[in-house]
Amino acid sequence: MATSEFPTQKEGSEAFLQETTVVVFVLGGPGSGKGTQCPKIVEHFGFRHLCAGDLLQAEIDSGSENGTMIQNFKKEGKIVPSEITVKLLQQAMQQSDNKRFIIDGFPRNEENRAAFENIVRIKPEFVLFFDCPEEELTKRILNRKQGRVDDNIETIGKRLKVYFESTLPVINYYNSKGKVQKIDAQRSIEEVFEDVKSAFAKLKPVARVGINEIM
Ligand SMILES: Nc1ncnc2c1ncn2[C@@H]1O[C@H](COP(=O)(O)OP(=O)(O)OP(=O)(O)O)[C@@H](O)[C@H]1O
Ligand SMILES: Nc1ccn([C@H]2C[C@H](O)[C@@H](COP(=O)(O)O)O2)c(=O)n1
Ligand SMILES: [Mg+2]
Repeated sequence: MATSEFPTQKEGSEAFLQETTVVVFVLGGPGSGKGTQCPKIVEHFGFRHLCAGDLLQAEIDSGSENGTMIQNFKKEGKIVPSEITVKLLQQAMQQSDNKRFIIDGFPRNEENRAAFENIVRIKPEFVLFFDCPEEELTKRILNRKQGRVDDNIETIGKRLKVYFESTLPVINYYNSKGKVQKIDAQRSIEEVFEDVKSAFAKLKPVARVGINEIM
């Protein structure tokens, strides 16, 4: 970024930020291991982890005017309107010194995808897709025990329906563009991360530069 304390006009411009920002979307069914693998990516590759679900939860916790609405969407396993989620992601990206992001749990539907492309105007370098069978997803969520309002059998059914009907088409869209790195997520956390590392090793060098880039 800037060599001096203040960015030059060029460095502060939207076009410069769009050219220099690296985005990787992390998708997969509920419980597929996105939130487990992302901190490992941060540690090894120096990316900033933005979890859409966590940003929305922070809105609920802060008592914001949208909090109750977001909480109801979450309980019902529904996707929150994109303008809210994209605004939260955009703010977090703008406030970050690190311009290389893994965005976890986004885009969850076609509306999310289009809103990000239209508002943030950055295309992902690639999409990491944790592929995991439905029975394993359900088992993992029921064992998670983190007190989430949506980790119960009724909401899990709704979340899986939304995943198959709305998120898989987004993954298929990116697959048709040759951007999906599919990972078999029904293995140990360590085995899954070996494949994650291979996916990131394919990034072009400028996007890969990280403080802890040790393979
Ligand atoms: N490879 C794995 N093998 C077994 N259990 C796993 C594996 N990866 C994650 N888990 C466990 O499964 C549960 C769900 O994982 P995690 O929270 O990372 O999923 P997620 O994709 O972020 O889900 P969500 O979309 O609901 O946020 C956690 O309890 C986690 O410890
Ligand atoms: N793009 C997104 C991401 C998340 N949400 C809401 C709905 C989810 O059930 C909840 C939790 O997300 P998770 O932690 O499971 O990734 O947050 C959304 O509406 N839109
Ligand atoms: Mg998660």
